[in-house]
Amino acid sequence: MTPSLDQRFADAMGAALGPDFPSDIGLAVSGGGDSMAMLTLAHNWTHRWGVRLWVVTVDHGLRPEAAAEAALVRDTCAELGWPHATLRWHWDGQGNLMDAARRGRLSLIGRWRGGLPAVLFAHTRDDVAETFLMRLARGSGVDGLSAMAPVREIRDVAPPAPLTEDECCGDRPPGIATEGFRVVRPCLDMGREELRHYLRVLKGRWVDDPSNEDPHYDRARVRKLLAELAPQGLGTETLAATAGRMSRAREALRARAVAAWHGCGREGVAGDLILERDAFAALEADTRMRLLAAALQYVSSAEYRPRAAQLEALLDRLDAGAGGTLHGAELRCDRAEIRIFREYAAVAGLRRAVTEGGLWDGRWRVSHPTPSGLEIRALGEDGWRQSAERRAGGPPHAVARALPAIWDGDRLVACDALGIGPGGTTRLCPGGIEGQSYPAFLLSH
Ligand SMILES: Nc1ncnc2c1ncn2[C@@H]1O[C@H](COP(=O)(O)OP(=O)(O)OP(=O)(O)O)[C@@H](O)[C@H]1O
Repeated sequence: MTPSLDQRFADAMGAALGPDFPSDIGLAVSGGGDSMAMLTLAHNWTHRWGVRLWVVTVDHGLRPEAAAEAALVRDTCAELGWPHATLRWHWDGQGNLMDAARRGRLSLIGRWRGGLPAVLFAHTRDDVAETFLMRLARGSGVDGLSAMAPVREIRDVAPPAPLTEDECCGDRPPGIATEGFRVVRPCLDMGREELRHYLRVLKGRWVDDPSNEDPHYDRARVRKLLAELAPQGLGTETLAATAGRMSRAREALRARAVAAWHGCGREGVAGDLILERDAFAALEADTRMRLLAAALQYVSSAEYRPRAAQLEALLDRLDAGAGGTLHGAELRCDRAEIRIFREYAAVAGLRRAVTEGGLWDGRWRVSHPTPSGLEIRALGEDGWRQSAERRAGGPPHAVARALPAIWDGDRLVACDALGIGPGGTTRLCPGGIEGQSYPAFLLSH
């Protein structure tokens, strides 16, 4: 017999958060059927665990009904006895609207969360199947076709800016944001229809968002297509199960790439990476692509992978012994090795006031209290010249130029990698994670 939804929810929470539940958990609830069902499931589950829920709704200001939907969530929370906040998002008109709304939502929730370690989202099996079909249409491979993970770590690259009065109306969780938080998706193995049925039985309320049916949006068209494909055997469960198999294949390929890295690469002294050319050339195609894509993301802190066609062209150049630049990274070959490091042009204009704990270029954290009025920016040609007499080893010129240095106006004060200054002014935090090694990065990218 299939376990009840309540039991499946409890199991998913246990798998995501381990045996020690945090005392307070966030819930992203839009007012739609999936997240209203998640709210009810979470409410019933708290009786067992004594966890306090903090509910949040984002009003994207895109549809007139959105305010009423947020009010429905607020009123339901008031009945259930949970605090609730409505956050307001304003589109700056840049990029794809749906994409911008998703990112904006996550960023607002990240700023609202206070000290909450986890926020639940109600992505379902149907979302997994729809994403799978959309990626298939783009010609994605194993990685793109993989199901979304039940837990995703979100790292703060800078301390989150507090929400303004205009952005937040309602209750805010206590505590101070630390390193980041977890997006948890406890409904991934539940169907949309199943969740609505659960709500109907419990006489719960929800609102159907009309844009889910609006053919202007990719996702709405894919939903319709899925309904047409189901009778041919291409139903939600089948596609979601294949996406799950793809995730397992991706994990295996990542593990293989890490093993290959140990046989052909090493980390440089300044966040750069070095590959032995012959050993790298002998690897199989998927592993080479994976190592290279992750290496470019690792040195440039880029959120996304470079495109496959660009990577293939770069691999051809590397095989011919030529270097190049891609994705904010530079690659140089000598007879034996390929060195991958941050492209100077990408950071040349990056200047920040020095604040302890602040992140520069997404991967260097200022770790030394310094007098005020100093600036952190790339070493550049000027810093390389100024350090000529004082350099105590360190990486070559091409790598050093893009490293963080502390400046007092035009005077170079410190650059750790070159042994200039008091030492320990900046430490490497790839992807915002303290001490993350390249193999660890590779396993998650
Ligand atoms: N405006 C919003 N405010 C708060 N959370 C949201 C909002 N929109 C989406 N979410 C969260 O992200 C999840 C996935 O978003 P998506 O737009 O794919 O939802 P959906 O499948 O339409 O779900 P729902 O029926 O809950 O709206 C939602 O289930 C919810 O947890």
